Amino acid sequence: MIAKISWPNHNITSAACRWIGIYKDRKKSRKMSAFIEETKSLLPRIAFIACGCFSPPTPMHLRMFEIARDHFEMQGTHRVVGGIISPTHDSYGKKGLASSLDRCAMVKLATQSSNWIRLSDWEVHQNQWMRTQAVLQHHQNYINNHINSGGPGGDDEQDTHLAGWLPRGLHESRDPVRLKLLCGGDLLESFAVPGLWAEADIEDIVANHGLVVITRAGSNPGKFIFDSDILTKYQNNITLITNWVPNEVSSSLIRRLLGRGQSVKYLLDDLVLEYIKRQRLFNFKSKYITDAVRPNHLLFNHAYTDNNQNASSYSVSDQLEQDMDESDTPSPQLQHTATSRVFCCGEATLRGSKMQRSGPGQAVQVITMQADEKEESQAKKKKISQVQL
Ligand SMILES: Nc1ncnc2c1ncn2[C@@H]1O[C@H](COP(=O)(O)OP(=O)(O)OP(=O)(O)O)[C@@H](O)[C@H]1O
Ligand SMILES: NC(=O)c1ccc[n+]([C@@H]2O[C@H](COP(=O)(O)O)[C@@H](O)[C@H]2O)c1
Repeated sequence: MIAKISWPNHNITSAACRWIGIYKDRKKSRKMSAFIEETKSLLPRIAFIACGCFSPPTPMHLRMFEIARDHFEMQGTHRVVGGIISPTHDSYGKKGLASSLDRCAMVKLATQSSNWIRLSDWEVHQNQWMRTQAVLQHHQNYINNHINSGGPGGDDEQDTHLAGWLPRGLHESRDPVRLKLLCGGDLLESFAVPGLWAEADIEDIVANHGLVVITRAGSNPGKFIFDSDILTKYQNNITLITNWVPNEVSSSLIRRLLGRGQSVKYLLDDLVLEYIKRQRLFNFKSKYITDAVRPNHLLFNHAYTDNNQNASSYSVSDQLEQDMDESDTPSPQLQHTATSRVFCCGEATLRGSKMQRSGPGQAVQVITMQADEKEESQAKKKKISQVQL
């Protein structure tokens, strides 16, 4: 009797072949993605810095970074290694500017969900407002020094002395990183406001750093560049990016809505909104907060605005760092405590406080009596004049 040899069933054979095919394909695609990664790592490295008030930071401020990174990645021309948000100094004095401490805290909260956009508080720590060119130069120099100071393989994450805004992994190579100014079309157009920008600064920014401009309703950056000789001369260094998903949310819009007591939910990061509420920023109540009645934890900022008169009596950076940490996780310390000196009409009167009411419809300014007489007299000196509602 002839034994019947039974071959593996046809389906099994073809399945095996398919698996081998898939295995080969995977190997190929792994090789391919390794190749793409390698090619990417050869691209020139860039980082973005956005200068502004961020009072408060909006989702569009962060979208600018994402839009810009997408653009360069899709063009395949550069590798984006980091994003920096640099709030302007308190003495910039723009209407609606919250204290730098609050603006930095809000930026920190807003960037919590990003793994590449970071806050730089260097600008707010200076003795005075800094021109944007100087801000760019400082950050560029810091990056250059950092790259030149260590060989590839240096462990940035372990280095606690590094500025918090510094993009990580810069030591992967010795290739330079060019820091570009990231802005909206309106900021570009402010170059034409007489006396606002020095021509030499504009030239330095476009010639030596580079500008990345995101379109914004109400501005026409393409035409603006065409109309300017300097910008046209250096237009190779200007990247104009159309934002196809525009969102006209702005800090001033947020402030206006809050001032009217209207909702800004879904227009702002929830953490930022929570902070605004907690610190009573921008709403009608906060209108009556002056330096004199500022909570203790904001005192470092007081020293700034007083031209650093008191700055030497305590460490500004220590204080900021401490407050920044507080902002990361809501802390009862940020709530008004018994020592808080801020409250306003409609609120329960705190113990030991004095109310000054002069008539219906008028704002009430309340100053909590201080144990310390000296502090009280300072507070009184700066007391808010009555405001007609
Ligand atoms: N909706 C937006 N689209 C494009 N760019 C924006 C938008 N909002 C802000 N920017 C850009 O963000 C940067 C920081 O701006 P800034 O903090 O002054 O914000 P802002 O919302 O324009 O403030 P404000 O409303 O107080 O004038 C600027 O370069 C500005 O052009
Ligand atoms: N000459 C300058 O360098 C110059 C002039 C005006 C504004 N800025 C900067 O532009 C940013 C945005 O300012 P605005 O919110 O006023 O548009 C801020 O960071 C501010 O410091 C720089």
